[in-house]
Amino acid sequence: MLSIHINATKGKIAESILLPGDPLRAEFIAHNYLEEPVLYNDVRNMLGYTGRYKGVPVSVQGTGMGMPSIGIYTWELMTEYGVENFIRVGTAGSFNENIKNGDIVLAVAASTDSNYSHAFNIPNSYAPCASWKLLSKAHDIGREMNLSMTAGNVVSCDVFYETEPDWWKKWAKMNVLAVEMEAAALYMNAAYHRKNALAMMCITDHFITGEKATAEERVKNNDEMIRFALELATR
Ligand SMILES: O=P(O)(O)O[C@H]1O[C@H](CO)[C@@H](O)[C@H]1O
Ligand SMILES: O=c1cc[nH]c(=O)[nH]1
Repeated sequence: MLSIHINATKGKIAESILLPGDPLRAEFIAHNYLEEPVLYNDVRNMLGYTGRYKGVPVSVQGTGMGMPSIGIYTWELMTEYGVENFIRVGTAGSFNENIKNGDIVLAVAASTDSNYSHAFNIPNSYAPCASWKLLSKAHDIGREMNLSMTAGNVVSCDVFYETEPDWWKKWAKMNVLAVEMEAAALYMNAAYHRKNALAMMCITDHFITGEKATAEERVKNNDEMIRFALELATR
C-alpha cells in the first residue's frame, strides 16, 4: 500500500532514515554516499532513496521546508513504513558567538513558535526533545570523528523572513543556540509514535557576525555532517 505523499511499497524504506529539507540534498546523498541507491519516492519531487552505507541498509528522504511539510513525511514514514530512527540533516543559523559557520549543532531540544502541538491537544509549553538513544550514540561517534559540534536547545520557527531585525535575541538570551524550521515537529511526531529522532544541523549563517557560508563551504561542511549521520544511522 502507498501513503498519500510517498509512493513506496511496504518494505522499500529502511529502518533508519536521513532527513534533509532539500530533496536535491537527498539525491546528492543517495548518489554520492550510498551503495546501489534506489529511488522509492518521487511524489511532488520530494525524493526518497534506499541504499546501503558500509553494507547496512539506510534511506534518505527530503522533507521540504517547515513543520507542516516535515510533519507530513515523518508521520507517513512512522505510521505506514515502520521507520524507527529519524535523523534530520539540516542547515541552521547560529545565535551563539562560540558556534561558527561549519559547526554541527545537535538539537537536544527544539523550542518553537509554531502551533504544531495542537495536533496532540497539548499546550505550547510542551518541550520537544531528541531521543537519548540517538543523542548518546551521536556524542560518541562525533567525538570519535573529531567533529566540531555542540548540543543544546534550538528553535524551530515558522517564519524565515522575520520583519523585526532583533527577533532572534530573545531566544539567544535563553541560550538557544540556533534557528531552523523542522526539528520541533519531528520530535513531536516521534514522541507520539514512540520513535527515535535526532535533528542535527550544519551552521550556514551567523546572526551575530552576519557571515554566510560560501557554496564551497556548504559542500565541505555538509560532507562531514552526512558521514556523521550515516555512521549514526548504520552502527
Ligand atoms: O537545509 P534545510 O534542511 O532545508 O533546513 C533549513 O533551511 C531551510 C530554510 O532555508 C529550512 O528548511 C531550514 O530548517
Ligand atoms: O532556518 C534557517 C536555516 C538556516 N539559516 C537560518 O537563518 N534559518
